[in-house]
Amino acid sequence: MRRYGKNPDEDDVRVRPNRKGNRPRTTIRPKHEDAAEGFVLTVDRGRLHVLIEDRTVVAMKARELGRKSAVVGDRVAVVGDLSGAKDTLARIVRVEERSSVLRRTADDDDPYERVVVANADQLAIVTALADPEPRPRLIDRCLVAAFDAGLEPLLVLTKSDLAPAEKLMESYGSFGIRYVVTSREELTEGDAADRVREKLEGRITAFVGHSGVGKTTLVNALVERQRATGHVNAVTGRGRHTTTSALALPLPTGSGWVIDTPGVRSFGLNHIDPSRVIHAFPDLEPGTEGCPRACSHDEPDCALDAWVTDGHADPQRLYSLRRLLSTRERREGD
Ligand SMILES: Nc1nc2c(ncn2[C@@H]2O[C@H](COP(=O)(O)OP(=O)(O)OP(=O)(O)O)[C@@H](O)[C@H]2O)c(=O)[nH]1
Ligand SMILES: [Zn+2]
Repeated sequence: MRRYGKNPDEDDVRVRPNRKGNRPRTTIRPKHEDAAEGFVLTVDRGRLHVLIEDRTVVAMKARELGRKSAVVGDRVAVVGDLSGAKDTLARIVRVEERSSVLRRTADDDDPYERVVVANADQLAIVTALADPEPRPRLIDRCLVAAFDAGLEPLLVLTKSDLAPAEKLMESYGSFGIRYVVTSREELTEGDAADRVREKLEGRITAFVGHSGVGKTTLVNALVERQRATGHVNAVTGRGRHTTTSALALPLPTGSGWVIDTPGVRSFGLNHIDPSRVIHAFPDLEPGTEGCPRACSHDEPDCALDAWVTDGHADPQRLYSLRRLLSTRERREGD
């Protein structure tokens, strides 16, 4: 059995976003008839915090799961003490099929490729318009990761009090990516939180962003009311720097989840498959039929050049695709 990453049961589920994806599935195999359905909120030192109905239950993996991991966003079957009372520990006996997986490539600190978030259908890429300066290559790399995982990207451009969004957005025009512009002031006193929430409604959205871009400010504004009162308190008590896990937070409307991920220093892309990225370019995809096997789509024999010269798609789109695919090679500063 493989240890991490490309399990067949993960790869064959690369599908379009599931908009109603925030409800656990109901089928429970007879073996664990008494199992409850849960949703993994966070993982803290091997302990999984699982939402079951309206309680947070702390659980560990049952031995029968073997090396299969459960991550934030997973729907799981749980047995044992489900009261959620202090010092109880339930057991996760099954991880349900995932509709998507957002992965992180192995890096110097950690030799394994890992699934970071399961079942998300949207990736919010949080970028400051200034302080720190936007890093287009990092944005591009996040886009590639989103397209590869089958998540719809959403750009959240913060700190609009410091710089305008227009210049940055120019280079994303041909991707047709949705975006929202926010500032701290608009988040606390204006309508920015509502404008962002509108795009999150009914969906599971993973938030990524480089340190300092204002992701915490943003997430707090989005989920504020819940954090103050709800059952999630038990899990938000985590130390900010002590955990590497993502954390799922419900939207106040009760429909949709924000999954805050720890600062992405670099989005490794070793595991990316160009053919999956091309799914996000339906105007170009049919043109790849004439490509050589395992075409990188940036080589002399690539059929896409003819596809655009024959007028099947806008050359700008091919340029954009190639720009994205080229970010797979790591460069200084990525
Ligand atoms: N000018 C300005 N500053 C902001 C805005 N939003 C956040 N900040 C500031 O930017 C800094 C970083 O904000 P955080 O919300 O902590 O950013 P983060 O992305 O969570 O960063 P880490 O905590 O390093 O992961 C803080 O000093 C914020 O007060 C904004 O809209 N405008
Ligand atoms: Zn090609």
